[in-house]
Amino acid sequence: MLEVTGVASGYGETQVLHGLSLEAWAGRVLAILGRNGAGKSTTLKTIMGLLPLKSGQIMFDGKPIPARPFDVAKSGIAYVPETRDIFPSLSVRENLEITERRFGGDTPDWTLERVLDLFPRLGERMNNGGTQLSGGEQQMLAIARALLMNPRLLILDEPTEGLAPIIVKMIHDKLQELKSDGLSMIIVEQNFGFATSLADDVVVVGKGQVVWTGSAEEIKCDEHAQHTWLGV
Ligand SMILES: Nc1ncnc2c1ncn2[C@@H]1O[C@H](COP(=O)(O)OP(=O)(O)OP(=O)(O)O)[C@@H](O)[C@H]1O
Repeated sequence: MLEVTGVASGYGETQVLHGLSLEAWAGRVLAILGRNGAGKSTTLKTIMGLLPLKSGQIMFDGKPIPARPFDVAKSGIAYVPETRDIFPSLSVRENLEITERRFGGDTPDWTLERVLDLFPRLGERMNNGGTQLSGGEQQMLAIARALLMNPRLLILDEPTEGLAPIIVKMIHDKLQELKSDGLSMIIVEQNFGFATSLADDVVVVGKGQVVWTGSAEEIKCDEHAQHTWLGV
């Protein structure tokens, strides 16, 4: 469904990705792993059109991906950044309603009611401002907002970062539920156990290139790859 081929990208003069290639398949979860600074977030930002593609190509469902972030989102890819980027001055309700209005369409898969069914905790916090939420609640809101974009592919950058173990488990179960519903996902994650228990497929990024590709089961058994590329 998403084919990234020979991508070079970076920040201004600084090139970070050096011919990176990977593939994400419909109905499956791909985990992108790698050490700090390997280029995982840069890969996601390039897919989303937040960084310019210097060379290579990115195809989504057989077509070149649009260049602008809003058009990428409209094409069916929702992105939950590491920073979560919820609007701090708006309430939970406003954060959700803005996205629902922008992306809802006539017969959306995801409605306000459905995201609140998935995250009942948000229903209790509807009138709270974005900054009054705990880290876990902010992550739930960021995921709920992404779902209201009715994506065919959901991309998450470090969804467990900074969260308490009990919240990590809850987020895991919710993502597992989405996976069981058939939603395709790409997850960048430092938490090896979290990533490999959700993912079907794994790529490991090292110095701006893919250095290992295989299944989640394979990397769980491959101590050499874990040690060499992840420092596990
Ligand atoms: N805004 C920026 N300007 C310049 N260089 C950057 C910027 N953001 C990241 N980099 C550099 O790009 C490289 C890759 O960063 P990236 O955030 O993609 O790594 P990562 O694999 O996601 O790791 P992490 O888990 O630390 O986020 C690093 O060397 C980093 O210093």
